[in-house]
Amino acid sequence: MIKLAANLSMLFTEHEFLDRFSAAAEVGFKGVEYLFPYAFEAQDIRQRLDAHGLKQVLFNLPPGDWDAGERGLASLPGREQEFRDSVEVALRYAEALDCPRLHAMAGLLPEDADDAVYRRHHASYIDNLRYAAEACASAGRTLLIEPINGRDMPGFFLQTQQQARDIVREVGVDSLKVQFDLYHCQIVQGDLMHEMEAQYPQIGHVQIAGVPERHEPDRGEVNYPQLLEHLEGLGYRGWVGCEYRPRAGTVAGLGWASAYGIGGRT
Ligand SMILES: O=C(O)C(=O)[C@H](O)CO
Ligand SMILES: [Mg+2]
Repeated sequence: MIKLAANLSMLFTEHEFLDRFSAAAEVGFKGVEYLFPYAFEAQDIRQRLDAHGLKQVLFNLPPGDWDAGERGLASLPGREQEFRDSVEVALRYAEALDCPRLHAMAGLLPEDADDAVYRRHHASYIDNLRYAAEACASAGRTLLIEPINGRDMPGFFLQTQQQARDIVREVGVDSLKVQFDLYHCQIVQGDLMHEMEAQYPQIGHVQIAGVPERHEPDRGEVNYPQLLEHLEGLGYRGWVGCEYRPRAGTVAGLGWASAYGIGGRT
């Protein structure tokens, strides 16, 4: 059966961050993901994971100055040392949290970027990802890149699934995979079933949300039951992150997830 993970940056925000772990476990989640652990001591998070029998399935590398609008460092020319430092920090947390996957956000292109600027970002991205994927491989972890739609994140460097596949191939390190977020894919290009098949060998993690509002995946233009069945049929046994903003309360909105063993209090 498809294994759902709770994204604690979006679900259970009725609670303080460290209290979201117990809330997720209480309704049956066995895995959690979120954007960043860095505002907390790793051992405090580890204590919550262990206390509630949860696995940490994913978090992101430090993204640069998030509050100032930065959305990752991986493609930013001139920020290579900062990127390498961010890999080291993330790997330390990953070890403490026993987390097998790390997502390196690509970062933004400047508004007036021409081809030459794009090529510089591309070159930095490839070098940085090679460095980070090798570091992750040595630590027994997988590095992920995720295409994100330009409506939610204007200027994001990595937007299409094909671009992600090409980059994974160009980097050429087995520990680099794609974080396939069906919400972003639908907004950027649609054709989800086909993209899932084309992407399948490179998929390292999956995320879902209703389109277009990024609420529960039970309404809107995407047929998730069918897509998740197809994913399972392809052989996917990894996690599917529930990365959506509940319409009216996290637990109240979990009816759709009962088909996957999540819902009523356990
Ligand atoms: O926004 C998303 O879809 C993500 O998965 C990221 O990790 C975040 O920025
Ligand atoms: Mg996502």
